[in-house]
Amino acid sequence: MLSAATIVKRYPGAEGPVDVLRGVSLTLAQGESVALTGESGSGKSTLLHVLACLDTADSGRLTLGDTRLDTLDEAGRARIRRERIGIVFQSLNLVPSMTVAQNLALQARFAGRLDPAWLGELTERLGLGSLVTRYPEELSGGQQQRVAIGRAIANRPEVLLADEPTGNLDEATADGVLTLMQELVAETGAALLMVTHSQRHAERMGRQLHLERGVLA
Ligand SMILES: Nc1ncnc2c1ncn2[C@@H]1O[C@H](COP(=O)(O)OP(=O)(O)OP(=O)(O)O)[C@@H](O)[C@H]1O
Repeated sequence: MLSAATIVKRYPGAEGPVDVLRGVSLTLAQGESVALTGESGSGKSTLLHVLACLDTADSGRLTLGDTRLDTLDEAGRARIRRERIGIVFQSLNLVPSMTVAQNLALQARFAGRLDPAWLGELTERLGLGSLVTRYPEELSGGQQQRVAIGRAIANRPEVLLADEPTGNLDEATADGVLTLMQELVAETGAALLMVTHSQRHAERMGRQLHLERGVLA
């Protein structure tokens, strides 16, 4: 469903342009969960940003279902991010002035796809039922992470892209958050691509991709 072909991304460097992604090709099928590993600086976040339409590649082809993404303008990319792709980062980007309930509904509301029954189920499943009137700063790291995941999934995205979503949590909390994310993604039929530095977490995913200096090994 999400398909990337020979993606090249280059950044200006002190000694001329540096190719950070050097022809990356991958496909994420519906319902599968895939780990993306690689050393620091290998290009994982850059690849995720390109797949999420947060950044554009210098060359290569990107498609989601029948939609060509690499030829879209900024407005088109914003629409794809709003309606079809869920994104969870380690820095969660929760809105501090909004309650848990408002944060959870935010993405789906933007997309005009707020489903109160699904949102209610998600809230309970994520263990956030008693916290809906709280503000992000009144939550633990694990609770904040669950809000960020819920917000991305409330919208029933076709693809969920997660950049070290459990990186700042203790092991037990991280395990719980990962299990929930995998369950919810599997139930909605979305594809999950998750960047992780944890080999243990990577092994829990259906498939592993390893990036080495901008190339999938
Ligand atoms: N905006 C930018 N301008 C210039 N160079 C950049 C930019 N963003 C990333 N880079 C460079 O691209 C390379 C890949 O960065 P990226 O963040 O994708 O790596 P990563 O694999 O996610 O690393 P980490 O595991 O440390 O988060 C690095 O060498 C980085 O310095």
